[in-house]
Amino acid sequence: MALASIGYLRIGSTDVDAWMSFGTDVLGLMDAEQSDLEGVRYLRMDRHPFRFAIEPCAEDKLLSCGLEYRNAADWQAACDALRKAGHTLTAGDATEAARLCVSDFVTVSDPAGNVLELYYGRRLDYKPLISPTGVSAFVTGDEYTGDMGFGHAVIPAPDIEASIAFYTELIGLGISDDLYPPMPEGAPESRVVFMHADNPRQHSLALYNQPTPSGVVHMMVEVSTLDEVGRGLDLAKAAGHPVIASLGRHVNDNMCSFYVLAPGGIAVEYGYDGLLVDWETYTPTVSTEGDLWGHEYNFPG
Ligand SMILES: Cc1ccc(O)c(O)c1CC[C@@H]1C(=O)CC[C@]2(C)C(=O)CC[C@@H]12
Ligand SMILES: [Fe+2]
Repeated sequence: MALASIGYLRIGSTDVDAWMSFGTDVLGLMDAEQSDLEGVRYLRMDRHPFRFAIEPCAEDKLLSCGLEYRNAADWQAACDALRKAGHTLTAGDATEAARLCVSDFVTVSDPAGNVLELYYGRRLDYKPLISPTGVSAFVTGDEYTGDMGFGHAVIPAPDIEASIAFYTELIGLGISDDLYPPMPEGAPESRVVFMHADNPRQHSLALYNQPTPSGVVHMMVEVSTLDEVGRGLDLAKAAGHPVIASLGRHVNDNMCSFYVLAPGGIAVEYGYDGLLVDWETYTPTVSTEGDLWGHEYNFPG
């Protein structure tokens, strides 16, 4: 059973209004203009009812990743494999499924404690996507590629071998690239394992071997043109959001991007030109460099 895509992220925020302003006025995402009693707000990129749910929370952290299966049979096969391997699955209740706009879902934790929501049957929304910053389209797939999910996320995996086994053997991802980045003298050896779902996006989920309290190293949003990336960079700077990596281009997925901190401190990569891969003929790579050029890191503090 292959995983189709990463459908959505649920993000806990200590200041939902600030996150929403960043999401709309810097990233150019569309406010779905739906809120429920708990004050959760939703951001759209395409026909999915939301790609990011911004939820009031005492901490700024990733709450869960929504993993999409193509149909009930694929979803059931993944659930069965997880149960057989001894993982505890919690059935999603109908009210929550309705809120997430899915037919059914289960919740499971990965070996690092990251929370996953496995679902199928998303209820789509056909209201036109109007980006407040004039992004022509977010790259989430089309009639040729199929749905490629919201973008990508890098999540912590201190026991990276256990996490690799979990995602490749039970969830249904494949390895795209295994990166051992050059590190400054004395820094702990880092490793990033990039994984793909059953769609052409070079990576949808990546594992980072260091603990990360916010539950997410960064999340990536892809736009259609270089000008949209450049305009996003101007907007981020003008609004005073810390730009933590300059413009650059990655080796493995060819993404040309910069990184900015969202309110609360979650890093967002904003890029274009991501590689589309034919997995039939692809050989997973092992990299020792992350960037072709640029991406000068400038971590605050
Ligand atoms: C190297 C790379 C390739 C493709 C990507 O989409 C991408 O985000 C990256 C960078 C991943 C990674 C990071 O997010 C946090 C800081 C990291 C661990 C480094 O110090 C090198 C690689 C970086
Ligand atoms: Fe990235």
